Order: sequence, then C-alpha cells, then structure tokens
Amino acid sequence: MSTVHLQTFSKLVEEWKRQQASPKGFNAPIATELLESTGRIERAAQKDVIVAFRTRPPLENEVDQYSNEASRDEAPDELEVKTSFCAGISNVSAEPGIFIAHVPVTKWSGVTLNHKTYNADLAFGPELDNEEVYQRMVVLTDLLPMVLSGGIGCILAYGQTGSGKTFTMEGLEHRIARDLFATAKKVGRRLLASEAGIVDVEIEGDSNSDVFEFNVTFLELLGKKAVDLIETPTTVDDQGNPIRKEVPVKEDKVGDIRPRLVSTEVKSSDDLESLINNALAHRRTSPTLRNAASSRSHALLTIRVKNRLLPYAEEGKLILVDLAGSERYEDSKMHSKQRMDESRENNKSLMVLKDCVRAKAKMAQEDGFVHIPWRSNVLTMLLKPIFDVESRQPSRTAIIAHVSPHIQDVVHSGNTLSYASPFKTAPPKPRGPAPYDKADPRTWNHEQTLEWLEEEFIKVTKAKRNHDREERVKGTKRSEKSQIPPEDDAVIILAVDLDKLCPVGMTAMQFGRLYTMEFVEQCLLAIPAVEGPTKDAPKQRGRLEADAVKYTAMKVIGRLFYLMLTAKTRTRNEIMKSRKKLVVDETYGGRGVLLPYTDVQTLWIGDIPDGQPTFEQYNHIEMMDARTAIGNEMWVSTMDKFLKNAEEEGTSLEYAKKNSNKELNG
Ligand SMILES: Nc1ncnc2c1ncn2[C@@H]1O[C@H](COP(=O)(O)OP(=O)(O)OP(=O)(O)O)[C@@H](O)[C@H]1O
Repeated sequence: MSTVHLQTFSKLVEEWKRQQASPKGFNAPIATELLESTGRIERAAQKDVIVAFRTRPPLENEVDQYSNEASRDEAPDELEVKTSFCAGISNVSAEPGIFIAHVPVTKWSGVTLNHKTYNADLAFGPELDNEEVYQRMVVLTDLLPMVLSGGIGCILAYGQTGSGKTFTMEGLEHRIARDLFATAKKVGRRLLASEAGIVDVEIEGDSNSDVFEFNVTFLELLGKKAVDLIETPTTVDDQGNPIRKEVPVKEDKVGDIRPRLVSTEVKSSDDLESLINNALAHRRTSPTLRNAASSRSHALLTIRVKNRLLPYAEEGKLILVDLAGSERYEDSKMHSKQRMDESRENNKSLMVLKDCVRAKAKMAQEDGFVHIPWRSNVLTMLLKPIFDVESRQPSRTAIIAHVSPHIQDVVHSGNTLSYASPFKTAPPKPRGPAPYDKADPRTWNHEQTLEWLEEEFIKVTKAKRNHDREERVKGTKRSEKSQIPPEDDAVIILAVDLDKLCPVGMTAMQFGRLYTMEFVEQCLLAIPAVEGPTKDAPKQRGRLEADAVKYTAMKVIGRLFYLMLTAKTRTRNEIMKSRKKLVVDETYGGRGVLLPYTDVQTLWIGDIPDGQPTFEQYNHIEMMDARTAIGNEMWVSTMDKFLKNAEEEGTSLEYAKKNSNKELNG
C-alpha cells in the first residue's frame, strides 16, 4: 500500500469513526474474589466454547512516516515529517465483542473502504492489557476452580503471525502460575472442611499440598513432529543446536492420547513459573515477514490436577495452546522448502481444529450429538480431552482470535475473525418442560429427581456392601469363611440426607451442571448430624463415613452424567432420523463427482462394482466430515482403493466399505 493510499484510508477511517457512537465497554466489573463462598453452588448455564477477539497496539515499524505534501509548495525548506497509523480494525463493543474490519475496495469512483462486522463473546482492544484478558477469560469463566474440580479447561490463541498470540499466552501462563496454588488452597480447604463435616473451621497446615497434585508437560508440535520442551536434549546438530527426539502421538488401548513426555510435579507458583520460562526458552522461533521472532510451532502446556481426596476421580486438565501463526502463501513463499512444508502442515492442522471446535460449539448449542473429526490431525488428537464426546468431565474451551491492527493486514485479519466468529454460540436456551422420560434426567422434576437419587444411592450402597463382603471372603481362610455373615438384605440406611442434598426446587438438570467434585462436596455436607456431645465425634464420624460417601457420590453423579449423555445422543439421532434419506446414486454413486452436503444421518450405498446392488447404512455425517477434512479427491480415491482391493482379493465389499469409512475418519 502506498503512503498516498494510507493517508486516504486514514481519512476514511476517521470519517467513519466520527459517525459512530463511542465504543461500548465491558458489562461487569472485574471480579475481585476468585471463588464463591461455600454453600450451594447455583451455576448458570455456561457456554462450552467462548470466543474472544484481541488486537494489539501498533508496533514501531507499523507507524507510517510521511512528509506533509501540502507544505511542499509553500515552504519546501520546512518539509514536515509526520507520523500516522492507519487502522484496519476498530473495536466497537467489548461485550458482546464486535470488531469492524476496514477493507479497501476499488469502485468506479475510486478506492474506498468496506466496513465489515465480526461478532464474538468478548473483544479486547489495543488499550487492554494481559491482566484484563486473564480476568475476563480465566477468572470470570471460573476456569481454575473447574479444572481443580476435575474438569477440562482449554485456551487457544489463534491468529496471523505477529498478531500477539505468544504475548497473550505467556501473559496468561504467568498469571495462572501466580494464582493456581492460591485457588487450590481455597478449594482444598473447602473440601477438607466438608469432608470433616465441619464448615468454616480453619484447617491446620498447608491444605493445598494435602489435596491436589499438579503435573506439568510442555509439548511443541512442529509440522507433524511432536517434541518435548521440558526434556534436556543430549545430542546437538552440526551448528550446535540441541536435537530433540520426536515423541510419537498415538491413541492407546483405552483410548487415551498420552505422548511420552517428561511430566514434572510442581508444588508452588515459583516451580511452575520457572518450568514455563525454561520450556519457552527452548521453543523454536525464526523470522517471518511479519515477526522477527515468530514461533514456527504449536505449543501445548498441560497442567494435570490429581485430587488426592478423590483418587478414583478423573484428573482435571488445563491445556494452554499457543498456535503457530497462520501464514498466507504470499507471506510464506520466501521460506525454505522445509519451512514451507511446516507452514502448510500448520495451516492444515488449523483447518481441522476449526472443524472440531465448530462441531463442539454446534453440539453444545443444539444439545445433541455431532461427530467431531479430532482423529484427522496430530494437533486435534492432542486436544482429544476437549473433543471427546464420550467424556463425562465438564469442559470449557476459550479461543482468542488475534489480529494485527494495521490496514495492510486487514484481509488476513478478516479471515482470522471469520474463522473464529462462528464458534460463538448462544448459551443453551431454556426450554419448556419436556414430557417425563425415566431415561432422560433433563425431563425430571424435583420429586422425580429425589426418587431417582434414592434408588441410585441404595443401589450403589448395596453393590458396595456386597463387593466388600466378597473381598472379605476372598481374603479369609476356608475354615473361617462360615463366620462371615451371608449377603445382607437388611434395609439400607443412607449416609446422605437426600432432602438436604436435594432441597425443594432442585432438579437433575441442576445437579448435571455441578462438577463431580462439587457434587461430592454437597453429599459430604448432607451427612446427617451425629447425636452425642463428645468433642471428637464430628471428626471421627467424618473420617469413618467420608470415604464411603465419596465413593457412592462419585458413582451416582457418574451415572447421572452417563444418562444425560446418552439421552442427548438419542435425541440427536431421533432428530436426524426424521429427516430425508438419500439414495446413493445421487451421492457417492456418481464417483468423482463433488457430493452435495446434506445434513442427513444416513446414506444408502448401491450400485457397487460387482453389479449386485447392496444397501449398507453409513454414517453420513462422518463421511462428510472426512471428505471436508481430506478433500473430495482423496476421499473418493480412498473409497475406490478399498473397493478395488476387496474385489481383487475376493473379500466382502461391505466390509471394505466399512473399513474405508474407518480410515477416512482416522
Ligand atoms: N497486547 C500487546 N501489547 C503490546 N505489545 C504486543 C501486544 N501483543 C503483541 N505485542 C508485541 O507484538 C510483537 C508480536 O507479538 P507475538 O510474538 O506475540 O506475535 P505472535 O502472534 O505470537 O507471532 P508468531 O505467530 O509469529 O509467533 C511482539 O513484539 C510483542 O511484544
């Protein structure tokens, strides 16, 4: 862009600004308290995916210097050098977030600007610092307490190279290191207090180290190659640079993706801070056209949280991802072949990530089931915890889309904003009461919830009692076995006062919004008071009963989450089934033809090469996702390859189709 153009655009932006109302700030003040006080947690329906925009202040090299041309004729000796910055982005509202991109266009009357609007949940303008971003994205969203309660929190920084992703993520990482242990201390104290049945009593010692254990890994993904940023490399290349071993990223037998990384236990803010600093110093950077110290890779910092009081609970996880900068072809063509390959691979992984986040956002909004193609790429495989629809852990993902403020980057900025904008969803809508369905907790009223809780607590308590008896029998000498009383059918007296746990008005839906640990905590608080005045009674009773109550509560809430998940999936399938089915010839039948995308669940495939029309049901959504992720050509050729092999080997074509579908979906 020439200086003359920049001056014209500056004037046009100024003119546009004059016609606008002043920018709208945030609705709520920043929270000063990190945690709610103890007591019943009334959590509003929260969004699973939060989208924010951020733009940074102009950098020195983006401020244009120009001579004041007007003064040239009148006083050529006093040619004045002026500086100006031509904004490509304006922040018109912080909450809901609205950015306007000023895009130059050429019309018959000359060059002018189009003002395009992009929407998000929050928007951070250049005047806002990292503390404000941290407070809005981490504190107000309850992210740390959620992770400490066994949930999965993830923050992704996305954007063009040089737009400020690393600046934001490092800011967040250091603040999380600062506050995580203080927050853990509060949560730990609360849990210990409820376990002992004594609320508001000061717990002796460092309760944080009694309750939580934190383990940290830091992984760098360079193209398709994952390396450990914490491990100290033992070999160096010709130029003396350390060589990091590639770490394979695979799904294990139980479906977990746990690359073999050095996992370091951290016990304090200082430990975590110095670990982050060391790892960041190892991250690969090199210059790009936009950023002299550009990160060439995706960096994933994962903090795993184990709750020692609930050893059978799943670990909480906080995943902080500084994504590699997205680069346009024009910006990357000066790179070496290796860098161009990496850049292509980075862009590919960002596309798959987009598909996954969109599917997740859609699923949360529609309260149903959508296939998420996370197996299609190493980056999304590493992010499986946030995309796993079978997981019972609550999860929340925040994506911060970064854009450069300068008009010369506005086209790329527009792409970034339109990449992230569709992730923004409305919180689940409150719906009218649905007819009662015993298998769907979302339809239960207070009485039905209470009835189910009673049934479930009795079932789990009985099962535990019988299991404990079997264990006792196993460990007893044959001669003494007869002394163990037979299976006990006596009436079960619940250790939890259900009326206290589920007071009038409380429904299964509200329990479903609690984190596992919060439900356990509520159960511990609902243990009936013990009669008798002995000084140590509450403590002793707490010790004796707490373990049994914790175990039972975990089982009950697990079962409730499971019922909710299967009910959601069922609803979704019913909606899909009620839609029109397609016949194969119109779709895959004409192989090599671009298929129309239709939102139907099933597809009938016929006219296969052996001439025998067979009808096999396929999951259309999975197939279409695979086609979007790998491209039509590759999709069709994979299908054909499997069918051809099967024909040659004389094996079942149905089986071949099923297998190709599996391969297409990773
Ligand atoms: N909000 C901000 N306030 C002040 N300076 C900023 C801000 N955001 C970014 N910067 C500065 O802008 C430059 C580029 O930022 P950064 O390295 O974070 O970009 P990036 O998006 O991570 O780039 P890449 O993808 O190339 O790694 C840095 O010098 C950084 O200090």
